[in-house]
Amino acid sequence: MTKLSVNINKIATIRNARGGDVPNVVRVAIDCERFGAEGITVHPRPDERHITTQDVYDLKKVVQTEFNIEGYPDTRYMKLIEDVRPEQATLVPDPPGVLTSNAGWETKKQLELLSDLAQQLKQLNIRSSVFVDTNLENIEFAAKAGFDRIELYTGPYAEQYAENPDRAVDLYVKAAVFAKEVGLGVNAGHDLSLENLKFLKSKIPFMDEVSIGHALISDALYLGLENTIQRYKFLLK
Ligand SMILES: CC(=O)[C@@H](O)[C@H](O)COP(=O)(O)O
Ligand SMILES: NCC(=O)COP(=O)(O)O
Repeated sequence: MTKLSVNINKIATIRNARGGDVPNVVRVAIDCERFGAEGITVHPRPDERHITTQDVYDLKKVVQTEFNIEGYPDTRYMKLIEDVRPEQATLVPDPPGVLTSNAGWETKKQLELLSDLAQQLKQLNIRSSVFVDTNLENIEFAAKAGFDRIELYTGPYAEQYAENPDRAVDLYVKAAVFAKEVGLGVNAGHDLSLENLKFLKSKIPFMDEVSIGHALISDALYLGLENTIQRYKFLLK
């Protein structure tokens, strides 16, 4: 079964736009779970453009499903992970000023760093996930580094989907099958949507988790949050 983890970064974007506490990030997380979300994902970036460090501590108190914290594994992030002990930590190679996540790790080049981080997470009994593209060598070295899962960066899939779904998904299927062969779990995320999710799921039915935020929160503006979460979950059946 593929779990839906709702990324609530954009709820914090709206909140920060006015400097108050509306919408309330904690309340939305509780409601997302009530509406059927099987996880809550946040990406507390260093500039706190949306999710703040304090949000993460506040969310830890209320999240009842799986808490997935994404981020670049600097000292700040790793301390947050150690303090909060989420169910999953997803390491992303984002430089501080990037607009959004737009690449996976070069896991062979970063093997020493990533191996140490995977070991730290294992010692904390936190499931480790590493954000990668579909290059099989990156997946091979994610396994060698000792990660529990990969998260396939699905931005390129989403970009190519409308023009040619089969071509868009081909490398992802190969990558997911290889990941399973080398003992890794398979998560996926970035720019997944109501338009492209069902096809991805049909081609990679064994995905453990998809984390979806930008499109889902945007859809909720028209469809409502509960209805939207139910629609995404229906596509994962
Ligand atoms: C890692 C990834 O692809 C997304 O989870 C990321 O959290 C998106 O970040 P923004 O919401 O800041 O665009
Ligand atoms: N890991 C992907 C994620 O959490 C959400 O990405 P997006 O749906 O906001 O692009």
